[in-house]
Amino acid sequence: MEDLSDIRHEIDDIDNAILDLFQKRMDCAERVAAYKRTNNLPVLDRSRERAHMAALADKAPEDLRTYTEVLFQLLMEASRARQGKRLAAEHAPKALAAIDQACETTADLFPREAYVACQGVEGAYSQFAADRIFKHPLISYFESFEGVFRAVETDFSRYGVLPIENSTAGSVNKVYDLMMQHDFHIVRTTRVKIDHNLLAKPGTTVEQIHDVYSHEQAINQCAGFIERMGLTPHVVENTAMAAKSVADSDRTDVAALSSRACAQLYGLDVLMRDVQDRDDNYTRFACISKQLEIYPGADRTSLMIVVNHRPGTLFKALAKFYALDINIIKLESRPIPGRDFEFMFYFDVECPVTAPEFRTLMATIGDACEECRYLGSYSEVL
Ligand SMILES: C=C(O[C@@H]1C=C(C(=O)O)C=C[C@H]1O)C(=O)O
Repeated sequence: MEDLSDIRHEIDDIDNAILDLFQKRMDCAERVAAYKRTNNLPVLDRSRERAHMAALADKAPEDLRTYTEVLFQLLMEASRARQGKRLAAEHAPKALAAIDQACETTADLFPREAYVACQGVEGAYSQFAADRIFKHPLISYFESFEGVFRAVETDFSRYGVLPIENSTAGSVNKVYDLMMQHDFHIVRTTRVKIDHNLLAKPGTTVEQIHDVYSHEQAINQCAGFIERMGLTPHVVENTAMAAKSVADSDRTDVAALSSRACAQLYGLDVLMRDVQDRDDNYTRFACISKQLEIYPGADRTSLMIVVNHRPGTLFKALAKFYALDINIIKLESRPIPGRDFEFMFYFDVECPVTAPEFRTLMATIGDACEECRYLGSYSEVL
């Protein structure tokens, strides 16, 4: 039997040789970058990469072919990232120019007062979020999320506030799907702690309740409670509308899952408090605008990416973030309507908009995907 430490010594020697060669390869990449700068060429040369990769895969033993491709994919990614750093400024794409301009023209302070579109009615959680983002939001309510997107697109409201994800129930799919169909930018996000309560008309007892109304997400966040109590859930547009409809109803066997603020607002009693299945229940909201506005301190960026339907394409996009040491905070995928199981990937990444790696990312992300849409850079307020 071979000795383990002997084999590991051998691995150490091989890795040292690889490291030496890796440095040499990266030096070559620098020289290629200098050539490209002089000759005004882009970093990515797809046909060279394809031909080179095919030649390498051909030389590799059959059982190592996939590993070989993964290894060289990463090496090329690193070499492009290093070149991108040098060439980012020269080959600044449209998105970077727009980002620079937005950074220059956006006010230093986020507005305290503004016209804001929210979905729902008075008392909706979107209202709490709007109150947190702006000191004095002048809120218009819309029945649907689509109404909020349209209000912003048509300049009816300068901003819109939309729920995007919940820590218990996950992403708000409808909002992500609408993002594909509308033009907008993200200028801020916030997190609101959500406590759901069982609200009913004054004088009603818990025992009388059979049917419970709320938003789909709230129903999901209280699924255990609903089952334990033997209640029948009914989905309505949002939690505040649920409270309003219970208040307007003649029935005495209905209740709403909603906020305590809504109990006050609609004259309902709180029959049970904090009935959500988890106590650490938060919802993240995004504040959207029509114009790109980037306020000082923006350290998060949202991107929508479409990659080809081939093995390794998402990996290539992910490798780009990895090579630049950029942390991905969220990755969501949604099917693209009308395209056979093709997906749109939403990325939230953590990187100050002023960091050089952000510029490199924006200058080169287009090389790793079929389509890339920049949604904005912003900070999250707590
Ligand atoms: C190094 C180059 O730049 C890029 C990186 C490559 C690599 O690391 O092998 C190949 C092609 C280019 O996309 C080059 O053009 O040769």
